[in-house]
Amino acid sequence: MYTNPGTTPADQVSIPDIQTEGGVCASAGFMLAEGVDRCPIPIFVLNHEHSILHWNRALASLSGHPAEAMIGTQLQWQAFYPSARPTLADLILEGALEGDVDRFYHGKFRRSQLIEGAFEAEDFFPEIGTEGRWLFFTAAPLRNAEGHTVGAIETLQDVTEQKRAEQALRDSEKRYRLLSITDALTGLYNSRHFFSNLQSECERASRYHQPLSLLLLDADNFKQLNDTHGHLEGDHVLQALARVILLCVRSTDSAFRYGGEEFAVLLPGTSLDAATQLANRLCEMFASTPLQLSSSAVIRCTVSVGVSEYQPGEKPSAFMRRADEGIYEAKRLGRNRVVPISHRGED
Ligand SMILES: Nc1nc2c(ncn2[C@@H]2O[C@H](COP(=O)(O)OP(=O)(O)OP(=O)(O)O)[C@@H](O)[C@H]2O)c(=O)[nH]1
Repeated sequence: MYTNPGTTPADQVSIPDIQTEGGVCASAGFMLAEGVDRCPIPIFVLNHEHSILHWNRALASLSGHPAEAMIGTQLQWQAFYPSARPTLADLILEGALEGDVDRFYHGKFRRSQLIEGAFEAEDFFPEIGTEGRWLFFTAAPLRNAEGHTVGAIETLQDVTEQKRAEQALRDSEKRYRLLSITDALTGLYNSRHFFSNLQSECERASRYHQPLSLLLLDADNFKQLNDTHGHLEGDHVLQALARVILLCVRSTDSAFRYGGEEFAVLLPGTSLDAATQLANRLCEMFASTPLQLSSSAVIRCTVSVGVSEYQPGEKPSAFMRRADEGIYEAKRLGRNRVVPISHRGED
């Protein structure tokens, strides 16, 4: 007969011996204990006094705590936590309800779909190994013939590699998404992102009755610059303009390159007047920024800016058209200037 050491006779589970083919009597209990010990899944078993009955080889290897040091003690927490606290198996043994488990494993656990009274959880254990490990662990009650809980079993699986792979996938999806909305030359957002943001910011401004302004910027005499200094130098000037835009806007604003030498800035929570002031600062800063060419020559470039403020309920295209009119007017008036266009009520 196999009896769990450390349990009272009433709690003990008796397992009949087995007659093997060779006529040798093998204890089913012995085989069960051997099965737990050699199981490649880390396992420990507690008796009703929370003392460790089994601490298998896989768990010894995972935790670095040998079975000899653990069996018969109540030090199961030492393998997982820096200070004494219940493990999931301890909570199960105490007949913990969901609220009790939640206190220790908030947002990280759920009831088992397979075994009544069992829970499963996933958590990061910084104490294990040199860098910590992610473990998926389950704990289930062990009951005697009368249905009383006489112990608990906990299994643990190291899911660190899977977690790392999931994180790497999330990171690469994030990088890919960022790339898909970024303009390669300037690092600002691209035109696709501009048009989707324009739509969503207009909806938000309408819903929350918040001001929203738009700057459209067009580099001046850019064809001439390209023709004189070459396309590559033109590209450097566009990069310099992007840097100046980023220096002038706030973290809540978004800057885009939506065409060749055309840029846009969406300014949530900003009135036409405030947006015009910002545009003037930007315009002056760019005009006064010396731009060094690869030939060492230094040039200065300018930009024309149109500004508009969104009218709740109007189409984004109408909002954009006014800023565009501002650019044309700025060009007509001699370039290197900002022209705000107020809503005239015709849209
Ligand atoms: N270097 C460079 N040039 C570009 C890029 N995209 C567009 N351009 C050039 O920008 C120039 C724009 O020329 P136009 O539309 O005639 O305007 P402009 O010469 O700037 O004149 P105004 O807008 O009236 O001041 C064209 O020569 C385009 O080839 C780009 O990514 N890099």
